[in-house]
Amino acid sequence: MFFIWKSFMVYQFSFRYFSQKFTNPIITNHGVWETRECIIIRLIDAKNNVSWGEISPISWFGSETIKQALDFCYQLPKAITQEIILAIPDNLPACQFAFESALVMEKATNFNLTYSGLLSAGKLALNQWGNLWEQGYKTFKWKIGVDEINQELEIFDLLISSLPTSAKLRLDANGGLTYQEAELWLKKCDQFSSKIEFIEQPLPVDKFREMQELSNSYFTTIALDESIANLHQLELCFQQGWRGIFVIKPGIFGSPFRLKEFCKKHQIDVVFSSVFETEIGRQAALQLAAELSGNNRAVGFGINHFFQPQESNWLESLWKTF
Ligand SMILES: O=C(O)CCC(=O)C1=CC=C[C@@H](O)[C@@H]1C(=O)O
Ligand SMILES: [Mg+2]
Repeated sequence: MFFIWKSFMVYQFSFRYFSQKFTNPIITNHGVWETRECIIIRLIDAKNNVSWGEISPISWFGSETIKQALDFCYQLPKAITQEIILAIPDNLPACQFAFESALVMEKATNFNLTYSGLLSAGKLALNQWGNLWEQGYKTFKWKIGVDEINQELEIFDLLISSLPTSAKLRLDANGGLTYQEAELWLKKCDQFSSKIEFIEQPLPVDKFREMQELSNSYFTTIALDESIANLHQLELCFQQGWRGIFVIKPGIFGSPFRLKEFCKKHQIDVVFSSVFETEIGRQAALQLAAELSGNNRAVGFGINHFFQPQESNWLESLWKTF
């Protein structure tokens, strides 16, 4: 219904490239991520209402690259319609998210959500969780599949024994484990089932059947992330019978409208996850999470100061640059 009455509207379109260096590089099995590149888009309607969107791709998760997103923005006319927005192809999911979110941007900022704090890979995590706990975080996510497994299992023993009883720990391997290593982790986690919420993407995307096998062999829940990075992959895994946890990154997933349709049609156990976006993409993603997070799982949008704080007028200054 929403998209019918907006179809005749024309928007003045402009965009700016924006990048931020991580205060500490994000180290995962995918590698070392030092700088977050994105594109901020601005739409101004006939009544001079301004709305914003953010294109924050993660190409190693299967989304478009920042160059492909820039090329797409450059070829758009200065005046665009909702028709053009709804015709953004599925191979540009981060663009679909940004433009559609801009059409439905709301002002709400405080969402009734609980947040998960991201811990760095390796032993750094042992010194990070306490400060987050004091800030009120009860759920933490720790990156594994980065260092040698025995080193990580030792750090895990220290971490899990230091976390308070009511804390929840998620492990995220980013597809970096072998089948045998995943079994070692699942056996370990099964010993701490009250604290372990899930293991995220233990195996690579092409090992779907093996992850199904593991999810039927161990108590610890498995969550898919890279395997369901966009709507097409989500539908495929759902049709192939996945009923574990689905980690959805709205920023790279594609059309929010079609995500809402899927989540209303199928009651899936979903965890919403950040793509390390600015406040613009974060607002749009949390709006979706607040609407679709039926199961009260913490959202992976902890404010862990991934970037140096921006000036309050960063957006205004950005629009003065070319
Ligand atoms: O989901 C969270 O808790 C925080 C976001 C997060 O972990 C990630 C965001 C983007 C890419 C990855 O490095 C990582 C992930 O794999 O989930
Ligand atoms: Mg993940």
